[in-house]
Amino acid sequence: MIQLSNVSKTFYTKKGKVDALKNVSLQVNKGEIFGVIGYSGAGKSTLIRCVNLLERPTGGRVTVNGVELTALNSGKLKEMRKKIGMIFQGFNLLKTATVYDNIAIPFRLAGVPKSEIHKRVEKYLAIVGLQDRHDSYPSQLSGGQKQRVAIARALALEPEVLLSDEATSALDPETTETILDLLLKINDVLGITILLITHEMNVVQRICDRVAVMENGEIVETGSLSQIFTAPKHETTKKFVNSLFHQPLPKSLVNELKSSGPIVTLSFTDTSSGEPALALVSKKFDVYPNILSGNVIQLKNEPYGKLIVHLQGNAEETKKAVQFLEQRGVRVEGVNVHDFKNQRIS
Ligand SMILES: Nc1ncnc2c1ncn2[C@@H]1O[C@H](COP(=O)(O)OP(=O)(O)OP(=O)(O)O)[C@@H](O)[C@H]1O
Repeated sequence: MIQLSNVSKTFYTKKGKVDALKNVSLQVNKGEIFGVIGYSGAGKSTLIRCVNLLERPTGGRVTVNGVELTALNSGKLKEMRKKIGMIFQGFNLLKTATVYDNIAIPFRLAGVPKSEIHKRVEKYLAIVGLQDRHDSYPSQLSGGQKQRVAIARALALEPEVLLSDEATSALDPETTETILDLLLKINDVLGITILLITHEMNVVQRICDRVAVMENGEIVETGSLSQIFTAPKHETTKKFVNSLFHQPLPKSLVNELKSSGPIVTLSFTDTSSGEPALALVSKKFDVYPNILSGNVIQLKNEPYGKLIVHLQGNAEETKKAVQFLEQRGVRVEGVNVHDFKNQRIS
């Protein structure tokens, strides 16, 4: 549905040139919710603005629904943009217009008949749950309600793709949840493909099917939500995943415990494989697993858990316990088999 092929974008500033995107290639499939996550300055905004050519790439091709946007003249591009809705962190509503007019004005400018405009405004205000706020002005709405109006305005164009530029970053956690639920509904009920950028891993965790991680103008890792959580490869991806979990253990505790067995991180997507497997470990081997910290979160379609566990026992037994856990689909990290040999276990 969206394809970026070797897209680059260079800005020339007084201080010199900035390569905001460096040969970025990305494929978003029809019907999916695709998230691009990265820290500030990674190039996310530039990337999403290149999709509808709000920002024209310096090099490469952008194709949406089979049409190469980078090859279109401005008239045709204007037509294609109607199929690409966009929502923003700051909502971008007209302050002096009512909710109704914020949605209706683009249609009036395009000469759409009044009755058709009315039908669309009604339909999409109902979808976002604001059918009773026609006459309100943006200043009379909460942040979440403003974003709902912005979403209704984007949907009223009946786009095939919705671009979301940090749409929940200005909202409190509870309101964020309701907007994420709305995006899920839009994707599910209307079948709209969503490409979103965010710096918040909880957004990715809740609604994305696939994820790309950006750093320094490049995509450093791409994968399904499950791959990104269970087997992150790049350091930045690991940091984002860990941001949803525990704080590091106190050094003094680590030093105290490591003499009597390794401290490992266990991760699993099937909750039946986490704690029950640990119970079996203590039965089958001469190892006493002690959970130091743990958390289970809900990914879009499955639970995902992470536990930090001290495996108290001798080297031979803890090695067997680790193998047993891995055989049961539990990912075990932070343990180096060679370390076992040198460990003096009490
Ligand atoms: N119009 C511009 N002129 C010059 N440099 C720009 C422009 N827009 C972005 N940049 C630079 O490009 C790089 C990527 O910026 P971009 O806004 O795309 O990152 P981001 O990941 O969206 O970060 P943030 O979340 O802070 O917005 C940064 O170094 C930024 O300073």
